[in-house]
Amino acid sequence: MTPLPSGATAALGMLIHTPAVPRFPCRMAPIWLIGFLVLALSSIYCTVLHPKQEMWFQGLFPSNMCPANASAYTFYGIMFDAGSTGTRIHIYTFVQKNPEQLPELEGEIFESVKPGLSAYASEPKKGAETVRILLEMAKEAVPPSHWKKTPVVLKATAGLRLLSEQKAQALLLQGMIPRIVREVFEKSPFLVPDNSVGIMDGCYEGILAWITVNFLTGQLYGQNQQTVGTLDLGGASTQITFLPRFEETLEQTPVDFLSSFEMFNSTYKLYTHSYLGFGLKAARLATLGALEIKAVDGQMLRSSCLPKQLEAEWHFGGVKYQYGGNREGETGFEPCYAEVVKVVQGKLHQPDEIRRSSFYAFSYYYDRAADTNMIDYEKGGVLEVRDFERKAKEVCDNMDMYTSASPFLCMDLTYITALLKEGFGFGDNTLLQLTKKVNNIETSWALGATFHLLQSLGLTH
Ligand SMILES: O=c1[nH]cnc2c1ncn2[C@@H]1O[C@H](COP(=O)(O)OP(=O)(O)O)[C@@H](O)[C@H]1O
Ligand SMILES: [Ca+2]
Repeated sequence: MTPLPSGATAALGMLIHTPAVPRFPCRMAPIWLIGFLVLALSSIYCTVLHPKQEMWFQGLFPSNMCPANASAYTFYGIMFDAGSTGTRIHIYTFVQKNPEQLPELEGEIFESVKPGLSAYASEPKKGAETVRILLEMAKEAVPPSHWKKTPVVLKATAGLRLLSEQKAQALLLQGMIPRIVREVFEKSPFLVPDNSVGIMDGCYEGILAWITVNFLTGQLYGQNQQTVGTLDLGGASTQITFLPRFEETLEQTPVDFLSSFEMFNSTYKLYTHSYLGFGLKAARLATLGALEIKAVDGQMLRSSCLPKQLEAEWHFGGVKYQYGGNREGETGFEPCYAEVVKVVQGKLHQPDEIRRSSFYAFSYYYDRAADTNMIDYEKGGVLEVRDFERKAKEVCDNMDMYTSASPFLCMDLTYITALLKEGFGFGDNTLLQLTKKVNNIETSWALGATFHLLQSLGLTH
């Protein structure tokens, strides 16, 4: 193909990804025609429309290409989420239209790889290589002129906190993975702040995800703020966060479950807690009894939540587990629920108020609801807590029909049911808004963490 004129390349690159853009039906239009169209549209956009109106071609033009818009300033932030099951990169674009206003979030590029860094306990270099490959994407997404002022940070969550003691010593205390990942960052052209690689304290995970969801749903600014609570279910830990509405909630809550912070000129006192070991995969290990025995090698771990004839191996956090069904005993929802409920019963704080609120739920809540067609995979949906129980019964009592997806499906749905009902104390009819993205931005703590990062570097007001 003929190379495109340089000015048009970026615009056309974006044009390919913009669904509303009409495509030429058969043959490519001549280059001069494309060039002319780009110039015409950009001049209409810059002189007449921007920033008053949204048009289908608005996304084609970086805000700072218009001379009339010279004061608008585009900047970027790169956040790595090193979770227990995978590593993810979030590349955010912000536009500051004038110094008095808050910057606007223009978009996000997101990519993920599996497994997470904790699976590379014995080969940290390979782990760091996954980070390097993801960082290459950022070089494509951020213009070279912005590389030096674009910060890059990696925060590890529960996965690295849960590693067996010996491996955690090697990795964390001697700082193997953090050191090598930091080297990858230093070799990149991006801005590497102090403490650019670290482990995130569990309580921030909940607060930052709450900030993300409430920012994206428009609840952190303007009048009539009605914030929503958030539920995140990771592989190793789970978080619950909400803004208490009743004085009694504040009085009845242990102080270490309450956190105050200031954002966009308001102070919020949040109820938040991260339960380490209560993520979906950690709960599988707890249900199987794997956490109580010293050496799991060679031990067959059995459960009534698994298909009767199943015998298999599972690698998690650098450890190999052998697991299987109850060959001789019972299987199905009832015995499974009895097993799973022991993992949560009496172990979590139950704030009364949440029975009367609705929550946004994401990560594994979303994945398992989508896997079983309770919600649309792309759009998400609204469920009641009892819908998880209904689906768990259906799957566990007909295990042979569902095992092609995952042998753990019955156990996972039963755990989600038990966690919501017996763990947090939600009512059967509590509403859950299952959400993966809001306005095309991932619901994850990463955006909240990026706001915090940019603010601490003085890149925003
Ligand atoms: O930014 C995201 N977008 C989509 N899914 C995510 C994102 N962050 C986490 N998840 C989901 O969270 C679940 C795993 O959680 P994770 O690996 O973060 O465990 P952890 O929080 O216990 O360390 C998976 O279902 C994964 O798809
Ligand atoms: Ca997570």
